[in-house]
Amino acid sequence: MMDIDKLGLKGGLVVSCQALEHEPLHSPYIMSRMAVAAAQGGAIGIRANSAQDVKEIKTQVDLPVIGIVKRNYGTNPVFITPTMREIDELAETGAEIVALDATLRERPDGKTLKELVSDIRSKYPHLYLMADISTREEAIYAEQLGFDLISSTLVGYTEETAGQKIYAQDFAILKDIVSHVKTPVVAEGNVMTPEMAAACLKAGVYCVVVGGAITRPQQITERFVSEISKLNPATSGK
Ligand SMILES: CC(=O)N[C@H](C=O)[C@@H](O)[C@H](O)[C@H](O)COP(=O)(O)O
Repeated sequence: MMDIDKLGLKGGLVVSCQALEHEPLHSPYIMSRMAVAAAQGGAIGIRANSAQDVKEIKTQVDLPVIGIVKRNYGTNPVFITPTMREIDELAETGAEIVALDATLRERPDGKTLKELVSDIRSKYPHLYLMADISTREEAIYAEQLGFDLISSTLVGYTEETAGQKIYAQDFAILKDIVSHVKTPVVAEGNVMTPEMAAACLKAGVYCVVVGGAITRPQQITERFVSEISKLNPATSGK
């Protein structure tokens, strides 16, 4: 019997170890070392992009992995695990959970989210499914479709939610989603500090995913530079 609690993610920190092709740390080896560092620091799970990265990470850490494949299809805005092709790639990696775009937008292959979920359930019954959503409406629909986890990953990253942050107004968006679904909700996206991660859990989420604030040194450097260059703009190397 599938039971998401068995993965031991409840109440803990999942570290997202991702670097896209244009980023300086793009490399399965480097992402696997990031995952080792996260595990040593006490993370209870890893989120990673691409079959290569997930496979490498799985050889280095003994933690549950949330796998995604980011892929762009023309001008279609759905880019997180958009079709069965990406699911097929992830199914062979050992990732316990696969996350996919669960917005109500049209998908690149014309399939509905409902069709995709039903196809995945019949082809890969062992996979847990995480819905990357941006609104309360999408969260409710994801629950109807039977997703195992619902994540705020896309809040602020869709046309409808542009500019929104999960931490705004004392985490109002997260609290609203949590109060409308019974499925475990994951806080993900723009969690910048340990205090914010703790506040997400207090808002009632199941676990927290932190990416850039831990694994994207260029973003971390930018925040330091931005603060100190307020004192003297000439101190920025950019
Ligand atoms: C919108 C999108 O593409 N999110 C991606 C989803 O996997 C990643 O780029 C994020 O790093 C991840 O969601 C964690 O968020 P943050 O790095 O803000 O802690």
